[in-house]
Amino acid sequence: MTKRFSFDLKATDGKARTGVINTPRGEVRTPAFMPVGTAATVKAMMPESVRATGADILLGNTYHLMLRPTAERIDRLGGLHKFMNWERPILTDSGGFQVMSLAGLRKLTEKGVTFKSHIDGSKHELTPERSIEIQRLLGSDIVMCFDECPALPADRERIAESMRLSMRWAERSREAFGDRPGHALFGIMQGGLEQDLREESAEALRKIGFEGYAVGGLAVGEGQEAMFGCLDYAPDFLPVDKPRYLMGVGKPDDIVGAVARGIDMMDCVLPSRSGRTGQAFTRHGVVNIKNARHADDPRPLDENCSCPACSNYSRAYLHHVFRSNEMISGMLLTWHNLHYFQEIMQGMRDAIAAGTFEAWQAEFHAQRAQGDI
Ligand SMILES: CCNc1nc2cc3[nH]c(NC)nc3cc2c(=O)[nH]1
Repeated sequence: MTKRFSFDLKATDGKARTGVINTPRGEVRTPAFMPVGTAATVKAMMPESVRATGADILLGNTYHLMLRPTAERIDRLGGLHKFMNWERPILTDSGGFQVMSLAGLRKLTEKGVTFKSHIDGSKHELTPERSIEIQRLLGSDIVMCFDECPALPADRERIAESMRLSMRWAERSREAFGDRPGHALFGIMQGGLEQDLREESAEALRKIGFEGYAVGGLAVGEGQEAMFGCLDYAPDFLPVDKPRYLMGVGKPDDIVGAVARGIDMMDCVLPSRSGRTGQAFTRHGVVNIKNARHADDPRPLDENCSCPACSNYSRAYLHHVFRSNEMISGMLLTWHNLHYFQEIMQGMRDAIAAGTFEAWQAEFHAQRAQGDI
């Protein structure tokens, strides 16, 4: 890995930014949406199909991969890129968030978290040091600090305590990461919806110094208004010349609103997970393809979409394969949703570069106002 990791800011329009993250495994155009490849696969998608949707980077989950097949086995087999046949950049999360939402019998101390696997009940421990080691074994291009994301609602004292623990863990994560040219370690800002705690967290992270910064602790049930309220100030506490990554977001209008507030990268299971349940995101709104009204509809899902589902199949067909639980159902709708999410990202990148982001946003919202689709 001789080439460096760097971020080139190309243009801004208001608080929105567009640029390129340069990595030895390829470029990531920002604003970027990262499909989630939880257990070394973006469910229902071949890697080449994920690329065909326009994705430059995907996300892998430390929690899942450490349990099965284990990071050591993936390392022995040549790393996650080779293992899952995705040679472009991969960002891995650090596992803490999923331990709290998936694992059993969790015990959190200053050292880290011990827990029981949701798969076979075996006991495991995650610390900043172990999380960074797992992500190194996976061969991740962008590594995330090990942090704690407090469940909301939580009182201010709990939020402050949790944030300060995460800042101590950020220090240990940086220490454990060492010197890995071409690879990046991202810090994660915490602080709930408290502006002063968010600023304290950002200052702590800047002092340590990271190649990128995530805004954590959001999209955990606070709702879009509160999330946007926090995003109206939180990104401004972060270095302007480094990528800003909002974790776990989101619906199309969440994504647009986050980019308008200065966010450069996002990830969310929504397009893939909902694609498997028959929920299609289109420029005119959401279509539940299992609804009986589609049974005889010869039209495509979205006549303006160029994805395989919209180019070659009718709503009636999609309705049929979902109703009969055929594997192709999840494949086609996941592909469509990921294609549509990447189309939104490309539209924003072009609009910000052209200085027309305001108009693009107006059109984006106007299209969605239409009635039944
Ligand atoms: C990298 C692991 N750490 C970490 N992951 C997160 C994942 C999230 N996913 C969502 N909504 C779906 N909010 C999140 C917050 C965090 C967060 O604060 N920290």
